[in-house]
Amino acid sequence: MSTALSPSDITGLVLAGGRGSRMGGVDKGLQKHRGQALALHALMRLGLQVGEVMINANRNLGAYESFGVPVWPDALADYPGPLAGFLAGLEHCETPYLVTVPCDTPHFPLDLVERLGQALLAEDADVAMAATREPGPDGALRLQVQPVFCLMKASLMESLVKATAAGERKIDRWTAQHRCATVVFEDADAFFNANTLDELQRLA
Ligand SMILES: Nc1nc2c(ncn2[C@@H]2O[C@H](COP(=O)(O)OP(=O)(O)OP(=O)(O)O)[C@@H](O)[C@H]2O)c(=O)[nH]1
Ligand SMILES: [Mg+2]
Repeated sequence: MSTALSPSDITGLVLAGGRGSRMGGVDKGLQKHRGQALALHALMRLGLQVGEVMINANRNLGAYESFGVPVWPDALADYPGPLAGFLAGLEHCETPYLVTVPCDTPHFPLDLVERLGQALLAEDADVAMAATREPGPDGALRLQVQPVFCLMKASLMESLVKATAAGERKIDRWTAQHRCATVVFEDADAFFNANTLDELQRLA
């Protein structure tokens, strides 16, 4: 049995459809890091790991289109959250698998998709999500799921259409309806994301 997914069977989606409210309402994916838009960093890093890439954005679509890949806005109105981005991705995904990354985490692991794919196959799962170990209030490390780093079977679209139509907005409550694998990445710093302008400056 195969132990790895073929990158050509996977479409990568950069989630850049949020409000960016903690950053003052700016379009977070277009904020610069090392002279380049955050979403472009994510797009290039993801492009190394999959066959196709696309972007989910809701504002400044022309700016995202200039990156040279398809750009899909949410079909659901009023910024209902990242699940709306998953849905936009699944609706336009022409490969058997979709993997998502957020636009604000430019140093995510280069083996992200490979490891998620291995776990999905090994555990015969429908979804695989990343997780890190983070210190809790008592200082002890605990598992923190990173649900926006999510590999899923494209066949889950119908399930997501139903869940979002029923008002579901939480990624983990939707994924919990399916067979779900979790992959722990020891380098938690690779998942450092910029929610505020201060954090954007702290991205090394
Ligand atoms: N398509 C879509 N993506 C979203 C939506 N809300 C958040 N996201 C994406 O989900 C990821 C994680 O969200 P956050 O870090 O909370 O980003 P955000 O919602 O823009 O920022 P805040 O408004 O400060 O919470 C980011 O990649 C966002 O672009 C939404 O309503 N639609
Ligand atoms: Mg948010």
